[in-house]
Amino acid sequence: MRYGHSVEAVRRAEGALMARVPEGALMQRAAAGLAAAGADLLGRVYGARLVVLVGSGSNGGDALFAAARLLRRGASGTAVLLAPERAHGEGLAAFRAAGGRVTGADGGAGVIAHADLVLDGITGIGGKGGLRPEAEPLARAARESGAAVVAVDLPSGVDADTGEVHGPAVHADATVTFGTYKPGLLIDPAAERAGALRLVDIGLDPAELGTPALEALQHADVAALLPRPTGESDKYRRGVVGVAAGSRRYPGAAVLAVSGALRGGAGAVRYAGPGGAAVLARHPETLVSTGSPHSAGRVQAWVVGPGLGDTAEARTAVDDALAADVPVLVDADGLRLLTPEAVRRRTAPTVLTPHAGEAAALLGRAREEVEAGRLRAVRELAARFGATVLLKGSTTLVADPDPERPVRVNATGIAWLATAGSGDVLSGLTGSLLAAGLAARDAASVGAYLHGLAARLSEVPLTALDLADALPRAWRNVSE
Ligand SMILES: NC(=O)C1=CN([C@@H]2O[C@H](COP(=O)(O)OP(=O)(O)OC[C@H]3O[C@@H](n4cnc5c(N)ncnc54)[C@H](OP(=O)(O)O)[C@@H]3O)[C@@H](O)[C@H]2O)[C@@H](O)CC1
Ligand SMILES: Nc1ncnc2c1ncn2[C@@H]1O[C@H](COP(=O)(O)OP(=O)(O)O)[C@@H](O)[C@H]1O
Ligand SMILES: [K+]
Repeated sequence: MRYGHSVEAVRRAEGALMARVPEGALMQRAAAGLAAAGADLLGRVYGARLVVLVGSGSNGGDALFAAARLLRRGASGTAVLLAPERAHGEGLAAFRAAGGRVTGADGGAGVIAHADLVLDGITGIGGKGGLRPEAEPLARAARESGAAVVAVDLPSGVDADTGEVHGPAVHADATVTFGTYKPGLLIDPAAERAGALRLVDIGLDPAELGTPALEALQHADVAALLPRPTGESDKYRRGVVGVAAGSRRYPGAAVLAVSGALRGGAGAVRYAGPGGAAVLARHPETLVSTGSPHSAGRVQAWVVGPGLGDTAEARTAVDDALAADVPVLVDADGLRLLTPEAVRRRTAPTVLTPHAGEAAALLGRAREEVEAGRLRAVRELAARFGATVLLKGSTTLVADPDPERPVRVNATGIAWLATAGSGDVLSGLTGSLLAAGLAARDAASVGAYLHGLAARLSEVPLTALDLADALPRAWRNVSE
């Protein structure tokens, strides 16, 4: 598992650790890790040209000490001081002693244009708001220079706790972060500014860090959660998933949701609705009925919503599924048709899977607001509906109705997933995992993980059906 901790937790753990180690030791650990990452990126340190963007806090200190280490290995470097009177004193002294030159913000863009490596030490976890006006042209010059840009702890200008970006921010190729990941490194739009992530252990005690704000499943976590048939299994014990999706107008959604469901680990898939002929043509193994979920027979979980349209029939399908005392996943049209009270009064788990537009409609806000504040939106939806919410996007978030539990983030997806019907495959897949017995939050986060990984293992440009066909490869990849 990869964990993200809040700034408050990091400060607490750092404070406790600082009391036990000699002064300056943590910054030296951070600087050593940062210098090593810089050297790896450069390939050859000797002769490389460095620029260090230095703000007024310890983030600039880390950058200066790291640069001093690289200068001692034969690099040359210039520090651009954004607040010359407040730059980290010892760091600056070490940098000068190693032969570093110093300039003010005005001289920055000129040196950046010839740099091989830019270290962004403007702000770390102490930063507030976007970059200030004097820093913005430097961030732009770094981005345009062709130099490798390495953010120190965080890309300056992003919100460490939320992943929000309020104004201009550094756009890094890589971020070297200290002690633990910060939520902003894992959630878009900030995550997209961070580039490749590297964590440097500075000795923080996990017990002092406490419960993370965020967690991201890794291969081993997913492998441990995947349902696997045993000698005792039969198709019913493995779980039956019901799919109420598609309509006469959109039969394809029924096929896609069933494709995902068949690849999700349940023992059988029941389809209920008007798309049965299309489903059977593609998936003869499906148990098809034409009525609503109520009359479809027993299932261990329902998926309702993709391509339902907004007819009376569609509304009945949603009401029926929500009335069933089994886990229910609601997606797409189902999200528009649901009655909030019907979700809130359920006792079995509910999973809502909106994209940003659907989340905005459920919250009564603008889509842009949800996209800019994804963590806040997913938490608020989970609390309002008493449901597990999977918010789709370039990084997918899964929040539990219990606010004490860390939000899960998934980053396996790739932009090729933005193709019609890929969400339908995700609903079927996640519903199948629910039917197989996974807890709602596990089903949603494992579903998102496999879905993204399947896209990575597909030929591109991919179609939604390619994605369903690649799910066994994702499954195998995780299990190996
Ligand atoms: N603690 C530790 O043990 C360790 C900490 N470590 C490192 O320290 C970092 C935290 O250091 P920090 O607390 O000094 O804050 P930091 O992120 O450098 O920035 C705050 C300064 O920036 C300013 N400022 C604020 N917003 C701004 C903006 N938008 N644009 C421009 N300036 C802005 C604000 O000053 P202001 O002008 O607002 O008075 C303030 O002075 C952490 O991320 C890690 O890298 C490591 O060495 C490991 C050990
Ligand atoms: N830029 C992106 N990077 C990674 N994944 C993405 C991106 N855009 C969309 N996705 C993923 O693609 C899927 C699209 O689902 P959805 O919006 O419901 O589409 P549809 O309704 O066409 O099926 C979601 O799983 C989402 O997380
Ligand atoms: K930084």
